[in-house]
Amino acid sequence: MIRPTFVGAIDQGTTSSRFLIFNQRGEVVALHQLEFQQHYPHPGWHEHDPEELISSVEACVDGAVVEFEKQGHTREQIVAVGITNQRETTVVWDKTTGKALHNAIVWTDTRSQELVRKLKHRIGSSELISRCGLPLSTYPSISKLLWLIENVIEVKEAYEKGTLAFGTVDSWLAYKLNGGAARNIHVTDPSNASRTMLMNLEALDYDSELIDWFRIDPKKVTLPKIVRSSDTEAYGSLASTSLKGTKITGCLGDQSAALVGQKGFTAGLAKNTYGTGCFLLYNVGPKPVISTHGLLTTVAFDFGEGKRMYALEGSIAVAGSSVKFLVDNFGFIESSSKLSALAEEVEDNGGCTFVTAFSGLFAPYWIDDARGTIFGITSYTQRGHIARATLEATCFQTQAILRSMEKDSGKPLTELAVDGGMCNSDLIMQTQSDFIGIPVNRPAMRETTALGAAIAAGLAVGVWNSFEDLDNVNSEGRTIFQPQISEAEASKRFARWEKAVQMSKGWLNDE
Ligand SMILES: Nc1ncnc2c1ncn2[C@@H]1O[C@H](COP(=O)(O)OP(=O)(O)O)[C@@H](O)[C@H]1O
Ligand SMILES: O=P(O)(O)OC[C@H](O)CO
Repeated sequence: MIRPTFVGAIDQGTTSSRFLIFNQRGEVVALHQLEFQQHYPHPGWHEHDPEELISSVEACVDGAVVEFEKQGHTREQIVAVGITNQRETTVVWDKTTGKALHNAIVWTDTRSQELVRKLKHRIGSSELISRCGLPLSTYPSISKLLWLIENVIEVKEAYEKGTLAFGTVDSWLAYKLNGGAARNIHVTDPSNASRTMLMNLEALDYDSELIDWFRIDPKKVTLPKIVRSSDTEAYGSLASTSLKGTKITGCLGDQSAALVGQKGFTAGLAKNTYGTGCFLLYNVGPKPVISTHGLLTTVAFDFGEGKRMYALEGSIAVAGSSVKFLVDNFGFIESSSKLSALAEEVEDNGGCTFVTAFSGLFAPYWIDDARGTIFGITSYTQRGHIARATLEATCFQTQAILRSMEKDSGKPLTELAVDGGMCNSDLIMQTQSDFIGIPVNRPAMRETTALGAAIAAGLAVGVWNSFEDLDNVNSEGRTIFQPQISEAEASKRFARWEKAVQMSKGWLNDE
């Protein structure tokens, strides 16, 4: 009897790690998920313990394999593993010892604000985007790496000695899960490398002019080798866990993975993922398109010749994290899933607009000096109004991003595919459809990010041989939310939001 094959996916997100096992139909047969600790040592700082990222992933692999074997399968049926990860988050380690030299600086972290402000004055700063697709801000990995080299003695020493290794979370995971310094697998894929500001978008390799511009000495810091998102050799294999010996054959940044999981393989398709942050990726085809309206250009995926695509991206720094903020900091609700119920206690936002600029505002505004601000509070304001204003903030930013995307691409989107934690709320998805005036299409199987990593890994080893083989994957049971308010009403509400954004500017100007 031929036993079916399965693919594993490590999904290392901002708030939790997961391991999922998919069958060839793209169905989840086993899943294990663990939250890990968030460290906020100062206002605007956000760190993860790199060792905890690894141990949580290892525990998830073991947990899911136990569940898988309880169903009568054997671990040998898992033929490959893919990695997907929170992007930009920066890890530095000593390549001789394999030990991390500092906590990982998370993508949301704004400590490099002053450094970025100075860099913006350096000649050529406005031209960087045409090479790497990203504008200068605290968001890309480079600002975090420069801050670490300038401010952390151990990192500076390793840099001077030439033993410093840099990686985004995918590189760190591949390195450690392969056994660290012993095997020294130090790689990344173009979707992750395109978030550093050091990769040339066309060449899909490090750009010596960018490296020079940032005044990094490439002899003193080892950058991960950039390899395809799907590869049978480069990512090595798991050196520990119950899947010891299983090859890692796929790697994608989480937003690229979600695009792949939604099967956004061709130009013109888009998805929006409502996780900790919210990220809209629009496939623009095999050539990069540089935005002139506040969006980023990123590598969508690189599955080899003819299967390499770019995306325009609208990044929102705060989405699900604003919901978590109401839970953890204010105790408004006991869990995120209760947000909709609280918001439904009232009819509307009661005149409140919440600009959730906890890390400044990302796309399409790029306002570093804004911070979270609630406008319109009166004695009438209830917790339900704040709940509504909170969920609306993500929907308004998506609306702003779509307007920019239309201007950059010249084509209005006709439907938006969605996924991520916040999309579990019908109210949020209905609000989103109302604001953008097009249908919002939600899959029944919402683990699209992990599915994307599994697809990247499975394509490498022949679980699927082409995109066409994936036609029936994740296509059934989708829910469509249709707009229920007029365009005029949507525009009126959006104008209010834009006014609030303008008023939130400059809060940190005097610091
Ligand atoms: N029903 C819900 N309503 C609103 N927000 C939700 C709901 N369920 C989860 N979330 C939010 O989604 C986020 C988690 O989504 P997820 O896609 O797992 O994120 P990540 O990959 O960034 O860790 C959390 O910030 C949580 O607040
Ligand atoms: O953790 P998420 O899903 O919000 O994604 C994080 C992004 O990759 C940051 O760019």
